[in-house]
Amino acid sequence: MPAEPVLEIADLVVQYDGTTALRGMTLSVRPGEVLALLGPSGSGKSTLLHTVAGFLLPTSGTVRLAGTTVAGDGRPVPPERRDLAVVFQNYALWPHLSALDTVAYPARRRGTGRVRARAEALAILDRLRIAHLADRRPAELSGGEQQRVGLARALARRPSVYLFDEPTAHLDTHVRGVFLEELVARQRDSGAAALYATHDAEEALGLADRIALLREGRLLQVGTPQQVYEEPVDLFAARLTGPASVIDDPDGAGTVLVRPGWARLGGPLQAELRGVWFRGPHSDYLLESSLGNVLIREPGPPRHAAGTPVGWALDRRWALAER
Ligand SMILES: Nc1ncnc2c1ncn2[C@@H]1O[C@H](COP(=O)(O)OP(=O)(O)OP(=O)(O)O)[C@@H](O)[C@H]1O
Repeated sequence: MPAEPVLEIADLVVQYDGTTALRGMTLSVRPGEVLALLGPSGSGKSTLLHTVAGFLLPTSGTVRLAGTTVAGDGRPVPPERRDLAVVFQNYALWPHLSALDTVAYPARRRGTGRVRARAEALAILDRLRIAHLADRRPAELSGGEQQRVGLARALARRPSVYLFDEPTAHLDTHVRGVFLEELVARQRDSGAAALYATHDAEEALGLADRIALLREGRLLQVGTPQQVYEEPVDLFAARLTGPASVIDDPDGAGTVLVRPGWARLGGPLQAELRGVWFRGPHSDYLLESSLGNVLIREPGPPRHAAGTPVGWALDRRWALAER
């Protein structure tokens, strides 16, 4: 039987002066689960995380952590007493502490001795490739380095729930990969859950156990990465989760969605190649056909030049719901 949710958000409405940012959101996250919040700018991701963290109070609805109501019913539990680790865009570090002492602090608070806490902190800094910066204070670190110290501190906390708000926004590709691996490894070890806000579809698809798609303060769809990618509830959901072409079905089944890997070059359908882009591991081809424009992705460097006629075939399609 699946474990009880560690975080439960029910009918959450949050308003700022004159703006309703969340319009009744219900979600739950189980121990060990990573739930990505994927939505465009202004859809309410940060508001949701700030409300769970306790920096904002709900207008109505409740937030429960490990079975205890922390907001929305009775006196709210203050942020510092919620069993959470928060990694937000403005990762406030203590100006007077070195990177090592910052990351050792959570273990010290748990009662770990100084030498052991520092050794554990150094190991985390090392995994995030910043052990050489251990003695520096925030003022002596670049923005990306400060962000990594903030991540390291969160990883050192061992809470029940992590809240991440675009934590990799300022990280280069390599460090981003290291961080994501580290996060997943920690999750598995500790059974912590994570709410992970991003507007990077690829990151969400690769990282999350489930993805919640947000639009204008509402949940549009919740499902596994494969469900939201392959069976989006509408065109907006389809575009949030990756490249999507909308064409007339060749068999007359109406308007269908085609992902770049669902069609291939070479086949009975006729088109003209409008654009070709080399993307490293694969190339993208934009075809103009009588059914509509379709984007095809194939491994390797470009095989054709733009402006030439090509044949193509459709392997798979998804009928879009009428709304
Ligand atoms: N302090 C505030 N006062 C008034 N309105 C706000 C405030 N903060 C956010 N909003 C509004 O609430 C809505 C949700 O904003 P929120 O920051 O939660 O979105 P988001 O999905 O995190 O966006 P982004 O990806 O740009 O960070 C938006 O309409 C925004 O304009």
